[in-house]
Amino acid sequence: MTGTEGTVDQGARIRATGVGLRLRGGRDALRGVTLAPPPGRITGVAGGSGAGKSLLLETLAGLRRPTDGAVLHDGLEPAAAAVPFGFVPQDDILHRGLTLRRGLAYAARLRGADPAEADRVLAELGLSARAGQRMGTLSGGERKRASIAVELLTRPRLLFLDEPTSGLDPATGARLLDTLTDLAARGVTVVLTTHSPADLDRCDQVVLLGPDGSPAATGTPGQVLRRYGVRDFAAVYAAVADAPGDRGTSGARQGTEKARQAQEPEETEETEEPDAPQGPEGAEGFRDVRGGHGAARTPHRRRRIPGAVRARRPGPLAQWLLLTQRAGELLLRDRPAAAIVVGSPLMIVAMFALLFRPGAFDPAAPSPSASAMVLFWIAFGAFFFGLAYGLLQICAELGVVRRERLTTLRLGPYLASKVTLLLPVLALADALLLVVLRAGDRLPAAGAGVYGSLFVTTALASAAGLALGLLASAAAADPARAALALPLLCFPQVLFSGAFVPVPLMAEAGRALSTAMSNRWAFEALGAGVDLETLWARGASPLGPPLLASYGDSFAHAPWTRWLILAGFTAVLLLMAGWVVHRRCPTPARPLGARRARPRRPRGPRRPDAPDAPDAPEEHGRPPGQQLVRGDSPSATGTRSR
Ligand SMILES: Nc1ncnc2c1ncn2[C@@H]1O[C@H](COP(=O)(O)OP(=O)(O)OP(=O)(O)O)[C@@H](O)[C@H]1O
Repeated sequence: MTGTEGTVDQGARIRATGVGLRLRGGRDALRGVTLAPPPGRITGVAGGSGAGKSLLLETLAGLRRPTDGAVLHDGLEPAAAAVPFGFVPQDDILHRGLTLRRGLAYAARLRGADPAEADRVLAELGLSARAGQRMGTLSGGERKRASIAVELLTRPRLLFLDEPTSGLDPATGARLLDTLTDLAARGVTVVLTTHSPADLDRCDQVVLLGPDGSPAATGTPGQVLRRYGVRDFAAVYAAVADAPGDRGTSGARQGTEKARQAQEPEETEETEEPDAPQGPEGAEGFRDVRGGHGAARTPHRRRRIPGAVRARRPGPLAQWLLLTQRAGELLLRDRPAAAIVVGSPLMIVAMFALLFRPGAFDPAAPSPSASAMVLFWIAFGAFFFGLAYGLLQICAELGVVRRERLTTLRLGPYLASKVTLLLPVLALADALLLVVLRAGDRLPAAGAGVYGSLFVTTALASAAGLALGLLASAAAADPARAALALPLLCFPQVLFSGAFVPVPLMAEAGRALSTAMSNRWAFEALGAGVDLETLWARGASPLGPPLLASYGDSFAHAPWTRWLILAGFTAVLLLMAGWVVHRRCPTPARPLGARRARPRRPRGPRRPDAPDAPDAPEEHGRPPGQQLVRGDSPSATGTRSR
């Protein structure tokens, strides 16, 4: 087993105090939510559609910074506590092209867990029989369990699930709840959102959100039902929805205010000592892990979980190798994508060979305009291969990347893996382009030095295109929108390359814009590489000298000067792509709606009465723990919005 054999304490403690969340535009999505999911138990967050369940889950996980109030994990800000947690989003986020076992094995190795853990979690979730099946072909319920399996590889102490049973038939949903109950029994604090009355019935604690995002009731399922004087949760939903008025109106607030008043005594009961050891006489409604309401609650002692894994995080090099291997396997398994990657350059090479006449570079009878066009299309072809390869790389798997960023994934190795996999293929396509065009006499008869220079230029043009594609892919909401960006990114590269309208003839603004086009620099490097100036100035065509005059000094600079510019473009675009991915992947250290907070671990032993202790009273009007972030002014902590 990789990683250190060790133990993991009983489920982590979460405490949310007066949590409010204001959306952009000023609407309050959550108001005054106070709760303490019992450690090692299941807490269900319920409420009507749009009540704020998903937002609350993200806030509890530390992925969103609340506008008001505080969320603490084990008594600390989530970033400082660094409690290992799993977050299973509503959508199935998996690499559908991989088999279940391969996908889990990669996920395990990336998280620093033993790949053999994959078999353990598959068995735990009843998926062993599906291990060899492609994830794209799993049923909805199986995919949901696979998604949970990924999070169990490192045995988290906290597990958040957004509507895990949505879309499942009742029997499959019940089996999933069995699994979660088992996990809770083994010391994982589970928090889930759900619309299903059956799920709520099986939770240890239920938090019901009213239509205005305030807690309408909190307690054991039995307590919540009794509070509303009804027999099942369907009736509770109806009662909450019956609160007059729309979300956010005073009527709705009054409705949920009433309910809140009704729940306050229980809230105290549940949140003051959520994990205090309790026997059968403990809080009403807590049940045995497999029992029904009112059954004895299992005594809550710190337990050691045998075989628990404290992950040894793979270093950047190991991550890069692993991610490159996974990206390669994904590409090979996705036959249509592999066919496009290999086939599209072949098609473009064939088209170029058919388009141009031979002999444009023959000094005895040159065709100056044709030679410029041949070079432009080579430059553009190389750029286009790269752009097209990069464009779908990140947006198609951003969900997976988000989850992996919560564990160990570093962006440097991630982007490097894309370049490592795709650049050699691109370089091969570029080489093929040059070989075919030379073989058909569409390029000059020149030595290895000239062709070496042409090859370096095309490879760098492809690298710049790839980096631009990766940046656009990182920024795109989904693959369809990324594909829409293709013409938008190509047009300026054609218009401002300096091939059709030479740079000296461009308007001032166009000339300035052309400096931002990698294609311009690739075109100039190719022209310099084949010594277009000499061909046009001394060749037999009378069109050469005037054409050369219009292009000015475009081809007068040594190719290496342009290579440096192309390499600079590539580096800057890759850095920007990394920054965009970073921005789009919230973590407890950089939650949504907040500037980066530097987590601070308190030095030395913590006194129970210290201001950052979990149960410390409010100080100067601030909820406990809020002052943990270095440099955070009270106003910054309290007023950040998304
Ligand atoms: N990124 C966002 N920007 C603006 N509004 C948002 C954003 N995310 C959520 N909302 C709004 O906040 C409210 C609560 O959203 P949330 O997704 O938490 O609801 P929910 O209770 O999980 O709903 P459902 O049960 O339908 O999934 C909704 O009105 C939603 O439109």
